[in-house]
Amino acid sequence: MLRKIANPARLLTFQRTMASTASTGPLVRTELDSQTGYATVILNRAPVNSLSLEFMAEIIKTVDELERSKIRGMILTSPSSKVFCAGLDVLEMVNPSEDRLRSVWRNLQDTWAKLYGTSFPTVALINGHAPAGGCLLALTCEYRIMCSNFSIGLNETQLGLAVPPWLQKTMRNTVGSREAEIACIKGTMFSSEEALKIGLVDELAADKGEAMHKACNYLDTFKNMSPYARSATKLLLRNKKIEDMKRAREDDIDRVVKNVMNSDFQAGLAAYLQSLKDRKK
Ligand SMILES: CCCCCCCC/C=C\CC(=O)SCCNC(=O)CCNC(=O)[C@H](O)C(C)(C)COP(=O)(O)OP(=O)(O)OC[C@H]1O[C@@H](n2cnc3c(N)ncnc32)[C@H](O)[C@@H]1OP(=O)(O)O
Repeated sequence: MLRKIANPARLLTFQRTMASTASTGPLVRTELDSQTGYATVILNRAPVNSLSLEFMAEIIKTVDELERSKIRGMILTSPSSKVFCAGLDVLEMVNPSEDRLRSVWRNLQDTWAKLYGTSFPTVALINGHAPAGGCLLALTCEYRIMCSNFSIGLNETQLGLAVPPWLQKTMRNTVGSREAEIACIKGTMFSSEEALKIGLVDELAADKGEAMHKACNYLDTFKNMSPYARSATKLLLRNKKIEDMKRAREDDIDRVVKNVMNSDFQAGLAAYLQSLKDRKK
């Protein structure tokens, strides 16, 4: 359910009340500037915005609502000062039930498809690290602005996961075939500056304020353009890729189940989780 709260500073804040909401508030917050029609979508799953099944379902619902609200643009960001999105919640992969794992993967596919195929323009304001699924979210957007001193990339192979074909394609479209091939196979994480150099992001910003300013500038470039022509062209460019993913989605899910249920993968994942904990010591 969507709740509208009028704000004196002409900002309408939409907040969703959710059954699965953690104590930190709704998993996804949306702030709509009623003057520009730009919505800022704030991913809000502390501490690192890792993508659980329920979180992805909320992202999908949010985008559906924004489509119905006929917004003029979306800025996707995080409230954290360090992490944009840490990717898939790795706990979803620890000895999962097959049913849940299939649902997780289906939601990840749908999150990608929903964000990739929006009719409105989208900007990722990457104000923190964006590994794996975090990079995926950024890649779905049309334009990426990244704050300095963070890292981004598809590091799946480092975790023992294969990068699915539709995600490889999105990476290839963004940085070119050669760069994408090497980056996906190696699981390279790029610094903000390296990401700019290879075209994984479009602009850098010193801080979130500057990034927000640049994001609005990008969206402003469409101010005087027919929304129909803009979105029709985008969808003509992107729809085939979404249809390709949907056609092959069951094979994709079967491959993931085989990958994740494998005992070698589970042993590697346990070691990876331990390494995340050890880094703190
Ligand atoms: C089900 C189908 C699978 C098929 C996969 C195909 C491929 C498709 C796409 C996506 C796959 C993925 O996204 S896999 C996930 C990859 N993510 C990572 O490798 C990120 C790991 N995390 C980090 O590198 C760091 O945490 C960080 C750089 C993101 C942030 O560092 P920071 O120092 O700020 O924070 P901490 O490391 O202390 O983390 C805080 C807290 O969060 C836990 N954490 C971190 N990342 C995740 C995560 N992805 N999922 C769940 N939990 C995560 C971390 O362990 C800490 O927990 P504790 O405080 O309890 O120790």
